[in-house]
Amino acid sequence: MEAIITLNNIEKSFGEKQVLKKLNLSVSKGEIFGLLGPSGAGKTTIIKILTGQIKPTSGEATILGTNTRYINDKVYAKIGMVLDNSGLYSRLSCYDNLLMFSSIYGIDKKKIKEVLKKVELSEAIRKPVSKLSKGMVQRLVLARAIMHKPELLFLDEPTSGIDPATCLKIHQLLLELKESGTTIFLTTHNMEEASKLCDHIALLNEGEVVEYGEPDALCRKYNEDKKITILLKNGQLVTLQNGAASSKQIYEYFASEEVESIHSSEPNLETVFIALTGKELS
Ligand SMILES: Nc1ncnc2c1ncn2[C@@H]1O[C@H](COP(=O)(O)OP(=O)(O)OP(=O)(O)O)[C@@H](O)[C@H]1O
Repeated sequence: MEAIITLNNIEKSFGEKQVLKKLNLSVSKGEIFGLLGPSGAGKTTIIKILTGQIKPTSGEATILGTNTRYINDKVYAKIGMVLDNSGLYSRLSCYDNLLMFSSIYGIDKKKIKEVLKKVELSEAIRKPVSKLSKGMVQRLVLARAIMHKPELLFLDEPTSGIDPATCLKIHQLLLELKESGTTIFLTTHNMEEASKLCDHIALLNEGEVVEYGEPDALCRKYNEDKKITILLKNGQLVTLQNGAASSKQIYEYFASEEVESIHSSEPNLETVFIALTGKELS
């Protein structure tokens, strides 16, 4: 698969503080890639390097075949960004914000209504940004990032602090964008979001990639400690190892009709991260 993003031995220090340590990563064309890590791990720093906002201390990174130290307007025209600083004009309407953006980037203004419909903001088209909810602002930022049909989209915590219904809409949109061929690089604290959306993820801890792979495969890899939880009719919760050693006891609970419900507990990305670092993701 063609690599759209590469990071080769990337290091970044701010003064004495080393934030990224010899990072190597690659993102293939057309995939959704997720960078997961706790606060301060270095996720935003990586996005800033990849989008040319800051330079690495050492190592080389490329996006769309261009070294990120030398990104120019031609490359910017092919990427979209949903970053922390929304950069919207709060007194201007949704339409006028996108109109300004379209005139700067030479985008046909017919696209504005189209993209506002896509993010379900048609009814708010004339509303000033200051009157929008947080979820609506996030959808407007996303609309601005995708209206020029970027080949590569960067999203830094796209659903952080957003209500579940808006999260779902954003997830659907991202999957549609992937279907249409956009490569997506996102950072998140949210492992459910990563499991649902991402083809590959990297777990970042203190500036180092501690694991990389498909979310399901990573969960299976760390699934040595399979457990079965049984809720008995008397309200007692019993946790047993999932294996032959527990079969006699499970049989006895069933034979004496004591079982209310039975579940197997599979590890998720949070438990994978804890197994690797001893820390929680969020
Ligand atoms: N301009 C800067 N000057 C000094 N230190 C910085 C600068 N930018 C980031 N850092 C430090 O680098 C580390 C990584 O920050 P970064 O924002 O990349 O983390 P993050 O994983 O994105 O965290 P969060 O999830 O909280 O956004 C933090 O310790 C932060 O304080």
